[in-house]
Amino acid sequence: GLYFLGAFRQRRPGEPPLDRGPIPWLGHVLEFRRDTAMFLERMKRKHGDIFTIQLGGLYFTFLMDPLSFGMVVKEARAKLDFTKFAQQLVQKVFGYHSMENDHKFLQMSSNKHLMGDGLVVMTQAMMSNLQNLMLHSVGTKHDRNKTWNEDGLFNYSYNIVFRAGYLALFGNETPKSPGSLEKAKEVDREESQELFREFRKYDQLFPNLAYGVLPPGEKREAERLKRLFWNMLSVQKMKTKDNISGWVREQQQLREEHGMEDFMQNRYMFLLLWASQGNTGPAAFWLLLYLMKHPEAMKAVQGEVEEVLKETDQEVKHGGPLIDLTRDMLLKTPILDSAVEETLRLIAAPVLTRAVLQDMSLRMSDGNEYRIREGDRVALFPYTAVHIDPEVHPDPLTFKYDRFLTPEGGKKTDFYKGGKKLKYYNMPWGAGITMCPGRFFATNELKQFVFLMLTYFDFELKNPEEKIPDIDIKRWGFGSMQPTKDIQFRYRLRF
Ligand code: HEM
Repeated sequence: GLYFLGAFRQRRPGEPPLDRGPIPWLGHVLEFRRDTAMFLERMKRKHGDIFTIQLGGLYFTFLMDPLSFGMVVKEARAKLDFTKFAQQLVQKVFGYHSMENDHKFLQMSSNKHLMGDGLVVMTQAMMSNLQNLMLHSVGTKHDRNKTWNEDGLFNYSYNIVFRAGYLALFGNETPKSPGSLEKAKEVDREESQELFREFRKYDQLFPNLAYGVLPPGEKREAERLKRLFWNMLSVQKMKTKDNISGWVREQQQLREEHGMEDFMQNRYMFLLLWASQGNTGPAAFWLLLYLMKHPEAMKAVQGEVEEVLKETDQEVKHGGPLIDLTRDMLLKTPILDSAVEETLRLIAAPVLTRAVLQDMSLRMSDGNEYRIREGDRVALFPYTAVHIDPEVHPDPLTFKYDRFLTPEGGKKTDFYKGGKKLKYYNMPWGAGITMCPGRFFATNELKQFVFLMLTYFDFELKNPEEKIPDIDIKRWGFGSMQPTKDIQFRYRLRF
């Protein structure tokens, strides 16, 4: 029994340092879960840039040298595969059973609809939904309301970006008659609000659900929520909507054509909702908060926003038209781009995992080669390995809005370690074949949100002295981090 629990595994010649951890089979899983970043930092100090640890019966080899990341990211799928791991996770968390070509369909429709020309359409959809949600709560141009509104900044940012993103991707309520557009917009607001409320409950259960350690009561709640989302996002409901994005529609159609049953398609819809809405809202919160806490950054971004509006002859005034913020305009904001990238460096912390399909060797940038066993996992945690490495990003825990700007004002891509230029210097989107296919859309969403906040509202922290909240360490490894607590702010229309 102990043999199969991995208790007798020994390091073989040519293999990375092995650290089985204090508990048979579980290995290091408790410390890993408690604070992944701190644990991996400790392992790195103890073993160096590569080591193998036991986590819940599996052996993971972590690679901490960003100069060697290419070996993992570009390795052939015959040796390092992501599908097995991803399929198990989506089955556990979303109840979805993958089909053949799943990933190919996802990539195909993402390339078509979330990038290039497709993004022009998505930008417009996002724009009109953002304006519907952001301007409604404070009164419309006909109903002037310049009193301050108060909210938690995390709640507000997540709420608006989640709901607008959901409506842009999954479609709007179809107006019952040509004159009932306002009524349809109201339904959109109510329905998306309800979805967000339930989503946040699932969101909070998610880390423990993914690790398979939910207590029975919470497990039942997760089951209830899953069924609720399958129902709320069902393909039958979807087919009654207007403006469904090509991304969602095409993926649904492909599955239908390949004979997937409706109930399984519904589950896939929930997976798409999760992947598309779980990260951008929290990132929007951090971006806005960092700007509010760094007046020089806020001023630089505000200047850029005003310049872009002026170039397109748009002015926001009381009773005037809403602004039309296009994809083209969003391509002219290098300072905001840098602020977004800097925010993601500080708060996006995925673990990238691959299954080892056959015995293989990994050659590191220093020339050393290590043997890796079939059945193990290889993993990267770029946050510790590169995002907060002071050699790559000096003063790494400080937000510097211009960190990713060249002196000429362009995008900076030169970052070094050990005198060598790094290809992987910031990895909020992961890398290689599983790299986030929504990254261009997500970046756009963040920029649109900040752009509209700066254009339409005055806003400030309720207590300007309040410190930036800590990161909730329970969520390391899943993408965008969330704060341990919210921070109150107030906002009002500027015009
Ligand atoms: C700030 C926002 C976002 C962050 C930080 C983020 C980050 C990530 C990361 C780290 C991965 C996994 C990469 C890997 O395992 O190598 C991922 C996967 C994914 N993301 Fe995003 N994402 C964001 C927004 C979005 C949006 C807006 C969409 C869709 C509209 C999206 C769709 C997806 C999908 C479908 C996958 C799975 C990809 C696959 O299996 O190949 N993401 N994202």
